Amino acid sequence: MTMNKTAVLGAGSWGTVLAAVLADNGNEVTLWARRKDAADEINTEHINSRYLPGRVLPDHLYATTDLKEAVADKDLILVVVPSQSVRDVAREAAPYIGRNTVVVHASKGFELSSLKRISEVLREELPDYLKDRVAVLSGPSHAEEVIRHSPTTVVVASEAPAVAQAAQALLINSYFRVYTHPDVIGVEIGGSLKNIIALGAGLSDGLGFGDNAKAALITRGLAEIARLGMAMGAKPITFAGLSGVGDLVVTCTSRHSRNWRAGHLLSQGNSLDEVLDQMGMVVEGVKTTQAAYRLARQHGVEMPITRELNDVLFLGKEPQRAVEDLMGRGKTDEMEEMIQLDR
Ligand SMILES: NC(=O)C1=CN([C@@H]2O[C@H](COP(=O)(O)OP(=O)(O)OC[C@H]3O[C@@H](n4cnc5c(N)ncnc54)[C@H](OP(=O)(O)O)[C@@H]3O)[C@@H](O)[C@H]2O)C=CC1
Ligand SMILES: O=C(CO)COP(=O)(O)O
Repeated sequence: MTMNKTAVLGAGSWGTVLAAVLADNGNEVTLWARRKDAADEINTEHINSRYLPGRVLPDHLYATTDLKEAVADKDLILVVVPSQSVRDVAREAAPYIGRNTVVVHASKGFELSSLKRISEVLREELPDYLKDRVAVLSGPSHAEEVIRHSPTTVVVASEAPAVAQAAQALLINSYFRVYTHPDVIGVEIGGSLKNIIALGAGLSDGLGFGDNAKAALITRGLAEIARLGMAMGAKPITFAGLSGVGDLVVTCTSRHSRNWRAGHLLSQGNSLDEVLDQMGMVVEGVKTTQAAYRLARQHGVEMPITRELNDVLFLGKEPQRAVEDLMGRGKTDEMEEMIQLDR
């Protein structure tokens, strides 16, 4: 059997775990870390103490800080840096990526300065011959659980079925089930916007609201995610799948979620800066709230939860007031406000 050559860009929680999945599957894996101490620790001790404390990584997982070495001559490259860093990393890597490589990103967010989806950012930065070889991996998948081989399901979406299938073949195994998916826009939007609702769920839990409130946030959150998604060209059915409701549920209910934890810390009276300092890992939902708030205005879409969260995060609105305003909205019909399935 020929060994496939793969690379993962970004040695945080998710990049390291996806690299471990690829290594478990018998692929040759190069993990690009921007810090030398992180790469050295992975190569010599087979651990990533900052992002995955207590976990031992496969010993044939090789880390480097040399981006050219990481991406040259690979069958598959996974881009797993925070959304705001994808453009810079892709731009630097682009000249060294071969024609036959499949490039999959697993970042959940939008580029705030341009309001672009991450696959759009990649397409702008990669050479023309790679533009049809881009895909997105998303779904309910906390790194902390995948590293201990807890059963996990995700999707890989690409407009080109063969590209999604190529990535699926290298990533799928007995604990990591990968489905292909045709709707890149829907998968990217579901994976990004659920982080806003997870921040809200953390706030709600921290304020002592109960399970009714959380179910309301998840359900009405899904309605506004789907509304913006459809306005941006997503297929409505995608939001009923793993990258939609699946990821929304896990992020709003899991103790592993950084977005949920950040919302919870906010509810205890910490400022946004204090919360982000304490987290020490990326909390994508913060910039995604700003991006979605702007996108909603651009597309003329009602997103009440996103609007209130934007006011809490950036305008100093009291969370309790935001809840009162959500509950006190004018009378509406649930179905009228839901997605229009015939669109
Ligand atoms: N964690 C999870 O369970 C999941 C995460 N995701 C998504 O994956 C993406 C990455 O998240 P995750 O791995 O969790 O994040 P972490 O915060 O755990 O790690 C971020 C990683 O990105 C690196 N990084 C930060 N800024 C830059 C930059 N400008 N250039 C290069 N590298 C940079 C960090 O390096 P350094 O250590 O040097 O700062 C670190 O290795 C996010 O979009 C997230 O939403 C998706 C599914 C699951
Ligand atoms: O996307 C994730 C799980 O699918 C990770 O969510 P957090 O970034 O909130 O930890």
